[in-house]
Amino acid sequence: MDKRKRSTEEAMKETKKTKTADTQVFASCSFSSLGLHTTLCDQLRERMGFKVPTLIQAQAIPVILSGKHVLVNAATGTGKTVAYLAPVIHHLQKYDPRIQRSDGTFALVLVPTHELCMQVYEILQKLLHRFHWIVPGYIMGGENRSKEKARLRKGISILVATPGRLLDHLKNTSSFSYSSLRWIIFDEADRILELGFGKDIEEILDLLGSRHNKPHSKENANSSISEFQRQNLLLSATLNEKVNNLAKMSLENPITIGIDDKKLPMSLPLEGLESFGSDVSCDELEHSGNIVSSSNEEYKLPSQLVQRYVKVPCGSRLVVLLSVLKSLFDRESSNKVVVFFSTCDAVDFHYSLLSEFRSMPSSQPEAELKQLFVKCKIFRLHGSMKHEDRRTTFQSFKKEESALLLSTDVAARGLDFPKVRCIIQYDSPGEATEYVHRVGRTARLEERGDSLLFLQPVEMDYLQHLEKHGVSLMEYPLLKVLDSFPLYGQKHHVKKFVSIEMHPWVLTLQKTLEFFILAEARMKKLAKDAFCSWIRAYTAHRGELKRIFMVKKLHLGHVAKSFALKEQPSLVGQSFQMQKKKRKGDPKHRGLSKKRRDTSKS
Ligand SMILES: Nc1ncnc2c1ncn2[C@@H]1O[C@H](COP(=O)(O)OP(=O)(O)OP(=O)(O)O)[C@@H](O)[C@H]1O
Repeated sequence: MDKRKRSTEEAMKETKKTKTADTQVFASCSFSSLGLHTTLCDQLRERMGFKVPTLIQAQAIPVILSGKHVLVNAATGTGKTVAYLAPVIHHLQKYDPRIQRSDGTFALVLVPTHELCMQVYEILQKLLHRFHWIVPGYIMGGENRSKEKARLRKGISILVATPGRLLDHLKNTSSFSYSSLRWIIFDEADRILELGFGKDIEEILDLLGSRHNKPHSKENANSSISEFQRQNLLLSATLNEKVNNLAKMSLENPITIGIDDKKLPMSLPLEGLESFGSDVSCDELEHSGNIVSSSNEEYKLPSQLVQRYVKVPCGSRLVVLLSVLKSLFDRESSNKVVVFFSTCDAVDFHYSLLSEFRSMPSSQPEAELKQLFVKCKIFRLHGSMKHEDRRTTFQSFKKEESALLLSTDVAARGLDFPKVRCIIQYDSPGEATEYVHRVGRTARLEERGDSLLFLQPVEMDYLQHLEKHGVSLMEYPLLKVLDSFPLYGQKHHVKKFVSIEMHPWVLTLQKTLEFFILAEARMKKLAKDAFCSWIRAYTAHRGELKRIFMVKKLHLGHVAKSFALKEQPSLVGQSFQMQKKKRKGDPKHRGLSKKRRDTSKS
């Protein structure tokens, strides 16, 4: 047995010994005991403030150091990023003679979104502080190509990239040198595929000579890198059938970390399987084996996360959202909350509403209602924003102590905003995977966190859909919260049987909001656009979810109310129908609904 293999096994045993409870996040070993170079361990401690590895890091680092292809499936916020970056840096700093920029790219990290690209790059910068000869860099859609070309020409040792832009440079930037490439890492692998990058990934793997189920092209057969030296890694908190295919295509005899034994299909040869406890395991799979056996995978969620749902009639959704926000920010003056919406237009509308509603001068008693809401900074993030604005939002929200972020799913994956206390899914996420990633923006690494899912009475079956994936939610005490707000300085006494729609607080606030929208032409336009795109997004649910989220079951007048629109439903409905007709005739508008909903593609 060689030295590295022995140290891998010793580290694995140590991890196994220290795992006591499902709630445990940190291992009781040190980074150096995992085989990482001392200077790198110093960087982890000094620059990142990491004293000990997380469990997933303790399991993954030795295996990744050993050179095996690895698939990591671990809960959100458990430290997967360092789990793959540290071993790569460890190996690169050891090269003798030292690597140089002219050697080109050694490691490639593929991520689905701009924000994640920036985040991984920033972590790299910190970790490489004392390894100045290892150069980190990023390329991503929307950035200046010529500047990227210039950076690639100079040489980037560890490159973080979104798939589309990477493919572009692989094809068109002749000075991009990747003949030394040793690692290809897919962070949030399933999301990359869900965003429709599957074909790009196949092409990338072909061009890089890293696709296993296809003969290599002549070009790659001449590559100076042998198969043995190439190491591919796939990471995500959720897996699906598409990841199976990518794993088959890109990983050779992979070790899987964090996948439960019970999830492995019975037909799989489990030789060499080593289990690390009830929720984490490390297995060697046959190349042909499936990693996920069914669509009912149980997802791992942070055990300290308190998950709730709130049942709200459609017409009262907006008022309830504002009330929940008020309650959250009243409870803790310093709070960080993310609210997820299904479309860019919905984000824009709610952002403007929340920002302007409180700042408009007005007479009593509306003024009193207006200033009741979030007093902290409000941010918005979606894929139709300018890249510079996206970047500023991302950085600013990270730094704030108390703030509210309104976002599409562009913020659902991988983003690590410190101290987010609550995730509100105002528009339902669709697939359970998206639910898991959205709530994963809170309760990271043992921190506490709450999540709240908005459901209409007709959508309650969604809870069963989540339960199939091992996710169960408690009910939010909405009436109690609504009762707690004094109206015009008076505590109102509500009869127990009163419905949400007839609640005095809800009625008053809804009326105030409708007046506000009516008086502001710009707001009215935003509300109408948001209404139309919301309906389109609602109709875009697929498969089993189409049965739960049925547009036919919706009362369009109530949907309009949820955008504080006073108009008769037929009026708003007509404009929606007209737009629909227009789009049918106009090829440019086809597929708009997908684009508006799918905002995170880079
Ligand atoms: N060993 C450690 N000690 C302390 N903090 C850590 C450690 N490792 C990671 N962290 C911190 O934990 C947080 C989550 O890490 P990271 O973003 O890598 O999680 P993740 O598993 O990739 O999550 P997601 O699945 O949501 O992408 C980050 O703030 C990171 O700085």
